[in-house]
Parts: sequence; structure tokens; C-alpha cells
Amino acid sequence: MSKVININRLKIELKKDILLDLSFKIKNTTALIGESGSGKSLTLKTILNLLPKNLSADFDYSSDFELNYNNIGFIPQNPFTSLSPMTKIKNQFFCKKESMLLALKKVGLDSWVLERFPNQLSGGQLQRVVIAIAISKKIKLLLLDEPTTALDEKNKKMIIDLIKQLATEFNLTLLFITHDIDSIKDLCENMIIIKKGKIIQDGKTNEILQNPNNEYTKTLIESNFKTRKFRK
Ligand SMILES: Nc1ncnc2c1ncn2[C@@H]1O[C@H](COP(=O)(O)OP(=O)(O)OP(=O)(O)O)[C@@H](O)[C@H]1O
Repeated sequence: MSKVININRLKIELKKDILLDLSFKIKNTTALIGESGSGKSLTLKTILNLLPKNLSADFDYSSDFELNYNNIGFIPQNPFTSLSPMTKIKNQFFCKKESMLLALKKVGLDSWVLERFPNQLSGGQLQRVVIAIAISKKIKLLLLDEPTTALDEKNKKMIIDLIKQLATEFNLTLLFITHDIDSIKDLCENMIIIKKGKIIQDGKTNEILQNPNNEYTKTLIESNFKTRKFRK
């Protein structure tokens, strides 16, 4: 079983305005869903200790491990900008070559990647490299910020399937942030819906999809399925 992280209090203020006020559990595979501006990135930045200085944070959590650089992997939205462009892939890992090769193998890549620069790889390959770097660190929690947004449909599915497989194999706890319910419905067991910095609904993904208890959740679900039909 993966570890549960209890976010007891996550409150972010900008002067007198409360931007975020949440408490929730990150359990197994959990998705945090909300429209633009709802507070998804602020939640991630707080967990990663990367909050801008103009904001004040009241953050309290409990878990079996510390939320720090060694235990957390982060997969950002855009693989094209998340790696250093002038640095060969082999120098973007922070481990021995043996561990690099092992991690690359887990994401379906090989040693040839190590001598390349990021702009010599495709989006799908780059996102796999980013995932390989994360798992090479023996992390416990994987944070994902819309990791498939910059990818085409084929790569999207490949990355979601890969994350699912690695989460099981490495016993990772996942927090997947997105506005796209469609991308997480087969991956995340639990779902938290946020609006304007507050939790609107949370529970099992399949139960929420079958029984959204408010208009906002319904709209998020419907807009996803509409977009999907439109794309076909
Ligand atoms: N550094 C900051 N200073 C002031 N306000 C901020 C700052 N960062 C974020 N905010 C505000 O906090 C709210 C939540 O922002 P956040 O970036 O977490 O949204 P989001 O859900 O990630 O949106 P998106 O899906 O568009 O990325 C927004 O109203 C935003 O304007």
C-alpha cells in the first residue's frame, strides 16, 4: 500500500485575501481538479516549498515521510521547458549511470538518450525522460501538473499508462493536478474538486463521476466529455 499524506491545513493569503483554504488526504492515486484559477498550482507550489514570497502560507501536514526534495518527484506540464536546454540528458540526472539506465528502461527508453540534448527528443520521449529522472531518486510521492497537456493523443495515453504502471511498481502516492477529468478517470482512484480555493466535493472518482453533488462538478465533467466528442 502506498502512504497516505494528510494535508491538515493549507491556507494561502495575499494580504487580507484568502486564495486557498483546504484540508485533504493524498491517498494512493488522487486527482485535484478545478477550473483555471481555482488554486491547483498554488497547492503544488506549497507542497514543493516553492511558493512566491508575496504570499503567506499556513501549511500543516502529517505523513510517514517528510515532504522534501528527496521524497518528491515532480512532473510539470511542459516537457519542452522543464529540462535544461543546453545540458545533455545524462547530466540532468542526479544518480549513477547504472541507476539512470535502470530508470530509462522502466520508461521504455535506452542509453542512446543520455548523449542527446532535450531538443533532439520528441515531446513523448522528453516526458518519459522527466519521469525517469523522478523515479531514479527513489521518491515516495509523485506530483503531476497536467503532464499530458503538451502531448498529442497517442503520447497522452502512453504517458498515463506508464504513470499507472510505475505507481503500482514503485508503490508511489500520486497527486495529479488537472482540469481534464477525462485524463485521470482511469488512473486516479480518488478525486478532489476545488473552486476558488475551496473544496467543493471529494471522494472516489467513480462515485463522483456517477453522482456529482453540485453544478460546478457537473459542468467540469460535462465540459470534458463535450471536448472529447468534439475532438473525435
Ligand atoms: N504569486 C501570486 N500572487 C498573487 N496571486 C496569485 C499568485 N499566484 C497565484 N495567485 C492567484 O491565486 C489563485 C489560484 O492560482 P493558481 O495558479 O493556483 O490556479 P490554477 O488552478 O493552477 O489555474 P490554471 O489551471 O490556470 O493553472 C488565482 O486567483 C491567482 O490569480
